[in-house]
Amino acid sequence: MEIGKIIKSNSGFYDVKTQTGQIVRTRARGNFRQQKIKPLVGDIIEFEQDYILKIKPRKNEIIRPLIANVDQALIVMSAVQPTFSNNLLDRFLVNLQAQKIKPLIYLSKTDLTPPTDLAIIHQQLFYYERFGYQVFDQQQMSELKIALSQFETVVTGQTGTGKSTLINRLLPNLKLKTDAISDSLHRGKHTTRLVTLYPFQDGLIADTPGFSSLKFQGITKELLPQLFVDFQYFQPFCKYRSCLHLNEPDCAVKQAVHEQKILASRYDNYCQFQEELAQIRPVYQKISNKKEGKR
Ligand SMILES: Nc1nc2c(ncn2[C@@H]2O[C@H](COP(=O)(O)OP(=O)(O)OP(=O)(O)O)[C@@H](O)[C@H]2O)c(=O)[nH]1
Ligand SMILES: [Zn+2]
Repeated sequence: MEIGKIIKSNSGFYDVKTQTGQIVRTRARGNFRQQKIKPLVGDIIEFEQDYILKIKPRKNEIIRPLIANVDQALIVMSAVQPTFSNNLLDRFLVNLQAQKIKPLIYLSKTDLTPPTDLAIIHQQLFYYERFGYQVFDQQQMSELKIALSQFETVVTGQTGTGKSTLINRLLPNLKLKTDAISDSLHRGKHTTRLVTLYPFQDGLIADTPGFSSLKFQGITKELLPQLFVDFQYFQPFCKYRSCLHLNEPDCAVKQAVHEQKILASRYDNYCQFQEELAQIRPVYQKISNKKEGKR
Protein backbone atom coordinates (compact mmCIF):
# COMPACT_ATOMS: atom_id res chain seq x y z
CA MET A 1 0.00 0.00 0.00
CA GLU A 2 1.26 3.47 -0.90
CA ILE A 3 0.16 6.99 -0.04
CA GLY A 4 -0.04 9.81 -2.54
CA LYS A 5 -1.89 12.91 -3.63
CA ILE A 6 -4.11 13.13 -6.70
CA ILE A 7 -2.79 15.86 -8.97
CA LYS A 8 -4.92 15.26 -12.05
CA SER A 9 -8.11 13.42 -12.93
CA ASN A 10 -9.63 12.38 -16.21
CA SER A 11 -12.31 9.88 -17.18
CA GLY A 12 -11.82 7.67 -14.15
CA PHE A 13 -8.02 7.82 -14.21
CA TYR A 14 -6.09 9.64 -11.54
CA ASP A 15 -2.48 10.80 -11.67
CA VAL A 16 -1.00 10.56 -8.21
CA LYS A 17 2.16 12.12 -6.80
CA THR A 18 3.70 9.60 -4.43
CA GLN A 19 5.69 10.39 -1.30
CA THR A 20 8.89 9.85 -3.27
CA GLY A 21 7.77 12.39 -5.88
CA GLN A 22 6.94 9.91 -8.63
CA ILE A 23 3.79 10.34 -10.72
CA VAL A 24 1.76 7.18 -11.16
CA ARG A 25 -1.66 6.58 -12.69
CA THR A 26 -4.45 4.94 -10.70
CA ARG A 27 -8.14 4.19 -11.01
CA ALA A 28 -11.06 4.26 -8.59
CA ARG A 29 -12.71 0.96 -7.75
CA GLY A 30 -16.42 0.47 -8.28
CA ASN A 31 -17.10 0.63 -4.55
CA PHE A 32 -16.37 4.37 -4.59
CA ARG A 33 -19.05 4.85 -7.23
CA GLN A 34 -21.52 2.77 -5.21
CA GLN A 35 -20.86 4.96 -2.20
CA LYS A 36 -21.16 8.03 -4.44
CA ILE A 37 -17.68 9.18 -3.45
CA LYS A 38 -15.66 10.80 -6.18
CA PRO A 39 -11.93 11.17 -5.67
CA LEU A 40 -10.91 14.81 -6.15
CA VAL A 41 -7.73 16.46 -7.28
CA GLY A 42 -5.94 17.28 -4.03
CA ASP A 43 -7.17 14.15 -2.25
CA ILE A 44 -4.65 12.21 -0.23
CA ILE A 45 -5.19 8.56 -0.99
CA GLU A 46 -4.02 5.09 -0.13
CA PHE A 47 -3.53 3.01 -3.23
CA GLU A 48 -2.28 -0.39 -4.31
CA GLN A 49 -1.56 -1.88 -7.72
CA ASP A 50 -3.03 1.06 -9.61
CA TYR A 51 -6.24 1.12 -7.57
CA ILE A 52 -7.36 3.65 -5.01
CA LEU A 53 -8.17 1.95 -1.71
CA LYS A 54 -9.05 4.83 0.54
CA ILE A 55 -9.52 8.61 0.46
CA LYS A 56 -8.26 10.38 3.58
CA PRO A 57 -10.64 12.89 5.21
CA ARG A 58 -10.49 16.28 3.48
CA LYS A 59 -9.35 19.46 5.17
CA ASN A 60 -11.52 21.45 2.78
CA GLU A 61 -13.15 21.18 -0.62
CA ILE A 62 -13.64 24.10 -2.96
CA ILE A 63 -16.14 24.05 -5.77
CA ARG A 64 -14.82 26.26 -8.54
CA PRO A 65 -12.56 24.57 -9.42
CA LEU A 66 -13.35 21.29 -7.69
CA ILE A 67 -10.30 20.64 -5.56
CA ALA A 68 -9.58 19.30 -2.07
CA ASN A 69 -7.13 20.06 0.74
CA VAL A 70 -6.09 23.53 -0.39
CA ASP A 71 -3.62 25.17 2.04
CA GLN A 72 -3.43 28.62 0.55
CA ALA A 73 -4.53 30.77 -2.35
CA LEU A 74 -2.43 33.26 -4.25
CA ILE A 75 -4.71 36.11 -5.28
CA VAL A 76 -3.39 37.68 -8.47
CA MET A 77 -4.45 41.32 -8.56
CA SER A 78 -3.35 43.42 -11.51
CA ALA A 79 -2.37 47.03 -10.91
CA VAL A 80 -3.93 47.88 -14.30
CA GLN A 81 -5.86 46.04 -17.04
CA PRO A 82 -8.07 45.33 -15.13
CA THR A 83 -7.68 48.24 -12.71
CA PHE A 84 -6.74 47.38 -9.14
CA SER A 85 -9.85 47.04 -6.97
CA ASN A 86 -9.56 46.91 -3.20
CA ASN A 87 -13.22 45.88 -3.13
CA LEU A 88 -12.44 42.75 -5.13
CA LEU A 89 -9.36 42.07 -3.01
CA ASP A 90 -11.43 42.26 0.19
CA ARG A 91 -13.99 39.94 -1.38
CA PHE A 92 -11.31 37.36 -2.11
CA LEU A 93 -9.83 37.69 1.37
CA VAL A 94 -13.17 37.26 3.10
CA ASN A 95 -14.19 34.28 0.99
CA LEU A 96 -10.88 32.48 1.36
CA GLN A 97 -10.68 33.01 5.11
CA ALA A 98 -14.25 31.73 5.47
CA GLN A 99 -13.02 28.52 3.83
CA LYS A 100 -9.97 28.45 6.09
CA ILE A 101 -7.61 28.98 3.16
CA LYS A 102 -4.67 31.28 3.80
CA PRO A 103 -4.61 34.14 1.29
CA LEU A 104 -1.43 35.49 -0.30
CA ILE A 105 -1.46 38.52 -2.60
CA TYR A 106 0.46 38.98 -5.86
CA LEU A 107 0.40 42.32 -7.68
CA SER A 108 0.87 41.93 -11.44
CA LYS A 109 1.41 44.35 -14.33
CA THR A 110 3.39 46.80 -12.21
CA ASP A 111 5.49 47.41 -15.35
CA LEU A 112 2.40 48.77 -17.12
CA THR A 113 1.38 51.12 -14.32
CA PRO A 114 2.20 54.84 -14.11
CA PRO A 115 4.39 55.48 -11.02
CA THR A 116 1.85 57.72 -9.26
CA ASP A 117 -0.92 55.12 -9.59
CA LEU A 118 1.47 52.39 -8.49
CA ALA A 119 2.45 54.36 -5.39
CA ILE A 120 -1.20 54.60 -4.35
CA ILE A 121 -1.68 50.86 -4.78
CA HIS A 122 1.52 50.07 -2.87
CA GLN A 123 0.38 52.30 -0.05
CA GLN A 124 -2.87 50.35 0.20
CA LEU A 125 -1.08 47.00 0.05
CA PHE A 126 1.31 48.14 2.75
CA TYR A 127 -1.72 48.41 5.02
CA TYR A 128 -2.63 44.76 4.27
CA GLU A 129 0.94 43.68 5.00
CA ARG A 130 0.79 45.36 8.39
CA PHE A 131 -2.15 43.13 9.25
CA GLY A 132 -0.26 39.98 8.34
CA TYR A 133 -0.97 39.36 4.66
CA GLN A 134 2.04 38.50 2.52
CA VAL A 135 2.25 40.66 -0.59
CA PHE A 136 4.47 39.96 -3.61
CA ASP A 137 5.19 41.41 -7.03
CA GLN A 138 7.71 40.79 -9.81
CA GLN A 139 10.48 42.09 -7.55
CA GLN A 140 9.88 39.38 -4.94
CA MET A 141 9.84 36.23 -7.01
CA SER A 142 12.33 34.40 -4.79
CA GLU A 143 10.31 35.22 -1.66
CA LEU A 144 7.17 34.09 -3.46
CA LYS A 145 8.81 30.78 -4.39
CA ILE A 146 9.66 30.16 -0.74
CA ALA A 147 6.07 30.91 0.27
CA LEU A 148 4.81 28.37 -2.30
CA SER A 149 7.41 25.67 -1.89
CA GLN A 150 5.77 23.51 0.79
CA PHE A 151 2.07 23.93 0.21
CA GLU A 152 -0.88 23.19 -2.01
CA THR A 153 -1.69 26.57 -3.53
CA VAL A 154 -4.47 27.64 -5.87
CA VAL A 155 -3.77 30.68 -8.00
CA THR A 156 -6.91 32.73 -8.21
CA GLY A 157 -7.98 36.15 -9.45
CA GLN A 158 -10.07 38.05 -11.93
CA THR A 159 -9.90 37.13 -15.61
CA GLY A 160 -6.86 38.56 -17.37
CA THR A 161 -4.89 39.56 -14.28
CA GLY A 162 -1.99 37.30 -15.25
CA LYS A 163 -2.46 34.02 -13.39
CA SER A 164 -1.22 31.85 -16.25
CA THR A 165 1.64 34.23 -16.96
CA LEU A 166 2.78 33.93 -13.36
CA ILE A 167 2.46 30.15 -13.29
CA ASN A 168 4.47 29.90 -16.49
CA ARG A 169 7.18 31.99 -14.88
CA LEU A 170 7.22 29.73 -11.84
CA LEU A 171 7.08 26.56 -13.92
CA PRO A 172 8.84 27.20 -17.23
CA ASN A 173 8.72 23.50 -18.11
CA LEU A 174 5.01 23.22 -17.52
CA LYS A 175 4.28 22.20 -21.11
CA LEU A 176 6.18 18.98 -20.57
CA LYS A 177 4.59 18.24 -17.25
CA THR A 178 1.01 18.65 -18.46
CA ASP A 179 1.51 15.80 -20.90
CA ALA A 180 0.79 13.19 -18.20
CA ILE A 181 -2.82 13.09 -19.41
CA SER A 182 -3.59 14.70 -22.73
CA ASP A 183 -5.36 18.02 -22.29
CA SER A 184 -7.35 17.47 -25.45
CA LEU A 185 -9.39 14.92 -23.49
CA HIS A 186 -10.59 17.71 -21.23
CA ARG A 187 -12.49 19.47 -23.97
CA GLY A 188 -15.55 17.24 -24.00
CA LYS A 189 -19.01 18.75 -24.10
CA HIS A 190 -20.09 17.79 -20.60
CA THR A 191 -16.86 18.15 -18.71
CA THR A 192 -16.94 19.97 -15.44
CA ARG A 193 -14.08 22.38 -14.95
CA LEU A 194 -11.09 20.17 -14.44
CA VAL A 195 -8.08 21.25 -12.55
CA THR A 196 -4.49 20.08 -12.38
CA LEU A 197 -2.02 20.41 -9.53
CA TYR A 198 1.47 21.07 -10.87
CA PRO A 199 4.39 19.97 -8.70
CA PHE A 200 6.44 22.99 -7.65
CA GLN A 201 9.43 22.18 -5.44
CA ASP A 202 7.86 20.35 -2.47
CA GLY A 203 4.50 21.95 -3.07
CA LEU A 204 1.74 21.93 -5.68
CA ILE A 205 0.18 24.75 -7.68
CA ALA A 206 -3.20 24.90 -9.43
CA ASP A 207 -4.43 27.45 -11.92
CA THR A 208 -8.11 28.29 -11.58
CA PRO A 209 -10.55 29.70 -14.10
CA GLY A 210 -10.78 33.48 -13.83
CA PHE A 211 -13.68 35.02 -11.98
CA SER A 212 -15.60 38.07 -13.08
CA SER A 213 -17.66 38.30 -9.89
CA LEU A 214 -17.39 36.66 -6.54
CA LYS A 215 -20.37 35.69 -4.41
CA PHE A 216 -20.17 35.06 -0.70
CA GLN A 217 -20.31 31.43 0.33
CA GLY A 218 -21.24 30.36 3.85
CA ILE A 219 -20.75 33.84 5.29
CA THR A 220 -23.25 35.36 7.72
CA LYS A 221 -23.50 38.95 8.95
CA GLU A 222 -22.16 37.77 12.32
CA LEU A 223 -19.19 35.99 10.76
CA LEU A 224 -18.22 38.84 8.43
CA PRO A 225 -16.62 41.09 11.11
CA GLN A 226 -14.34 38.22 12.13
CA LEU A 227 -13.12 37.92 8.55
CA PHE A 228 -11.83 41.51 8.62
CA VAL A 229 -8.59 40.83 10.48
CA ASP A 230 -7.82 44.51 11.05
CA PHE A 231 -11.15 44.98 12.87
CA GLN A 232 -10.10 42.36 15.44
CA TYR A 233 -7.72 44.76 17.13
CA PHE A 234 -10.52 47.23 17.90
CA GLN A 235 -13.56 44.97 18.32
CA PRO A 236 -12.82 44.23 22.04
CA PHE A 237 -13.31 47.93 22.77
CA CYS A 238 -16.78 48.17 21.21
CA LYS A 239 -19.54 48.77 23.78
CA TYR A 240 -21.47 45.70 22.67
CA ARG A 241 -19.75 42.36 22.41
CA SER A 242 -21.85 41.42 19.40
CA CYS A 243 -21.25 44.78 17.73
CA LEU A 244 -21.53 44.58 13.94
CA HIS A 245 -19.89 48.01 13.60
CA LEU A 246 -22.82 49.42 11.68
CA ASN A 247 -25.26 51.58 13.67
CA GLU A 248 -24.31 50.59 17.21
CA PRO A 249 -23.24 53.34 19.62
CA ASP A 250 -19.66 53.49 20.99
CA CYS A 251 -18.23 51.33 18.25
CA ALA A 252 -14.43 51.15 18.47
CA VAL A 253 -14.13 50.00 14.84
CA LYS A 254 -15.95 53.07 13.55
CA GLN A 255 -13.84 55.22 15.85
CA ALA A 256 -10.69 53.63 14.40
CA VAL A 257 -11.92 54.40 10.88
CA HIS A 258 -12.51 57.98 11.98
CA GLU A 259 -8.96 58.16 13.38
CA GLN A 260 -7.62 56.63 10.14
CA LYS A 261 -6.28 53.59 11.99
CA ILE A 262 -8.48 51.44 9.76
CA LEU A 263 -8.33 52.09 6.02
CA ALA A 264 -11.55 53.85 4.95
CA SER A 265 -11.92 51.56 1.93
CA ARG A 266 -11.87 48.51 4.22
CA TYR A 267 -14.79 49.85 6.21
CA ASP A 268 -16.68 50.94 3.07
CA ASN A 269 -16.25 47.48 1.60
CA TYR A 270 -17.33 45.91 4.89
CA CYS A 271 -20.56 47.95 4.90
CA GLN A 272 -21.22 47.04 1.28
CA PHE A 273 -20.69 43.33 1.99
CA GLN A 274 -23.07 43.55 4.95
CA GLU A 275 -25.69 45.09 2.66
CA GLU A 276 -25.20 42.32 0.14
CA LEU A 277 -25.53 39.68 2.85
CA ALA A 278 -28.71 41.36 4.11
CA GLN A 279 -30.20 41.02 0.63
CA ILE A 280 -29.73 37.26 0.53
CA ARG A 281 -31.18 36.87 4.02
CA PRO A 282 -34.90 36.76 3.21
CA VAL A 283 -34.41 33.25 1.78
CA TYR A 284 -33.26 32.01 5.19
CA GLN A 285 -36.09 33.86 6.91
CA LYS A 286 -38.66 32.17 4.69
CA ILE A 287 -37.30 28.76 5.62
CA SER A 288 -37.24 29.52 9.34
CA ASN A 289 -40.79 30.96 9.22
CA LYS A 290 -41.99 27.73 7.66
CA LYS A 291 -40.39 25.77 10.45
CA GLU A 292 -42.01 27.98 13.07
CA GLY A 293 -45.38 27.52 11.41
CA LYS A 294 -45.10 23.77 11.80
CA ARG A 295 -44.60 23.95 15.52
N1 LIG B 1 3.13 43.76 -19.11
C1 LIG B 1 2.64 42.74 -18.43
N2 LIG B 1 1.71 41.96 -18.97
C2 LIG B 1 1.21 40.94 -18.25
C3 LIG B 1 1.64 40.67 -16.92
N3 LIG B 1 0.96 39.61 -16.46
C4 LIG B 1 0.13 39.23 -17.45
N4 LIG B 1 0.26 40.02 -18.54
C5 LIG B 1 -0.50 39.93 -19.79
O1 LIG B 1 -1.88 40.02 -19.48
C6 LIG B 1 -2.65 39.16 -20.34
C7 LIG B 1 -3.49 38.20 -19.51
O2 LIG B 1 -2.62 37.33 -18.80
P1 LIG B 1 -2.99 35.84 -18.43
O3 LIG B 1 -1.82 35.26 -17.72
O4 LIG B 1 -3.53 35.12 -19.60
O5 LIG B 1 -4.18 36.11 -17.41
P2 LIG B 1 -5.08 35.05 -16.61
O6 LIG B 1 -5.27 35.62 -15.25
O7 LIG B 1 -4.48 33.71 -16.67
O8 LIG B 1 -6.44 35.11 -17.41
P3 LIG B 1 -7.66 34.05 -17.45
O9 LIG B 1 -7.08 32.76 -17.92
O10 LIG B 1 -8.63 34.66 -18.37
O11 LIG B 1 -8.20 33.97 -16.06
C8 LIG B 1 -1.65 38.48 -21.24
O12 LIG B 1 -1.61 39.18 -22.46
C9 LIG B 1 -0.33 38.61 -20.50
O13 LIG B 1 0.77 38.65 -21.38
C10 LIG B 1 2.64 41.54 -16.35
O14 LIG B 1 3.07 41.41 -15.19
N5 LIG B 1 3.09 42.55 -17.15
ZN1 LIG C 1 -18.16 47.96 16.79
